Amino acid sequence: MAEILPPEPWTGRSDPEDGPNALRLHHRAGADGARVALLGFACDEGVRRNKGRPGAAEGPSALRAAMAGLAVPAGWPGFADLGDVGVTGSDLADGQAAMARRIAEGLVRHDRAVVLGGGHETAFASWGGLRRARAGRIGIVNIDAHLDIRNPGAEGASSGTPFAQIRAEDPEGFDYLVLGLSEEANTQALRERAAEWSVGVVADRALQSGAEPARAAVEALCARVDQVYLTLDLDVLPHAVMPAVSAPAGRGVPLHVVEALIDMVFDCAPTVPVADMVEFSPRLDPSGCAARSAALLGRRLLLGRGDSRQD
Ligand SMILES: N=CN[C@@H](CCC(=O)O)C(=O)O
Ligand SMILES: [Mn+2]
Ligand SMILES: [Mn+2]
Repeated sequence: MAEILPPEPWTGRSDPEDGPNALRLHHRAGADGARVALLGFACDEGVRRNKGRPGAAEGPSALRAAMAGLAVPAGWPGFADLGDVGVTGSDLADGQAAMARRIAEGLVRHDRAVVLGGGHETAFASWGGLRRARAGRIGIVNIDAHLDIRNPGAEGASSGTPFAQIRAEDPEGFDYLVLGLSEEANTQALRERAAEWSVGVVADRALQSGAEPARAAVEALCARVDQVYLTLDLDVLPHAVMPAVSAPAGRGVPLHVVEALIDMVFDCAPTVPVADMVEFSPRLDPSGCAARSAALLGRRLLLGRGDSRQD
């Protein structure tokens, strides 16, 4: 069953003694004229079905708390928090459909929806919401160690199947690029399927020093689509930075390179109406330090990139 969970009030440190430019993210929640909407998908069912470590349902509220105190540029128009969709039972498809509707509704009033997962089953809802709300070809850029194009198992769709589900819905329009793929974390069967489906891949090994090895693939995708759906699976980060995911990366792509990849997509894409960040499980983050790294990336998705550019 899916339930609509209204947004909680945002709180955090304030420094009025430092003047009007001492702004943090929580100060800009609910700002009039916000062009970005934030939504959460509180769901563990996709990871459970994928034989993973649960906890992603607690991701949206933990990520909000970690993002709240981050500094933002004084001129940033802010964001609207539209709350969460919670999946309480085992009906994942119903939860994804409810989430897609919420995203599409958000895109009526806002230019961009930023979605906090949930496992990567969130992607089927993010793409569905975008497809419902906006016409035009959608290119998918997935920053991830995994392809997530599995065949559904005995229990059906999961956090490992979303991009196969998207292709099944729209085989002609499927245009999918994965950045940060681990060769060792994807079976030959999945890599052969990716080749058969013309999935673009830039390996984690190629992205150890910077994002430039991804530029040609990102620019080519952006040139042939009308809009980009950007999806960030936090398990692309090295396990030492991001242990709080179901499948931590043995190698991973460094944080500064992931930041540069996000900036590259925002710079190249015609528009990025939906971006999501998935797989964060706070119960696997006892120190709270992984949340601090995830929060930097969530802030980047909200701002459109990391600096003070307004878009
Ligand atoms: N969201 C996807 N996750 C990975 C998990 C792999 C693993 O548990 O080792 C996948 O299905 O490939
Ligand atoms: Mn994934
Ligand atoms: Mn992954």
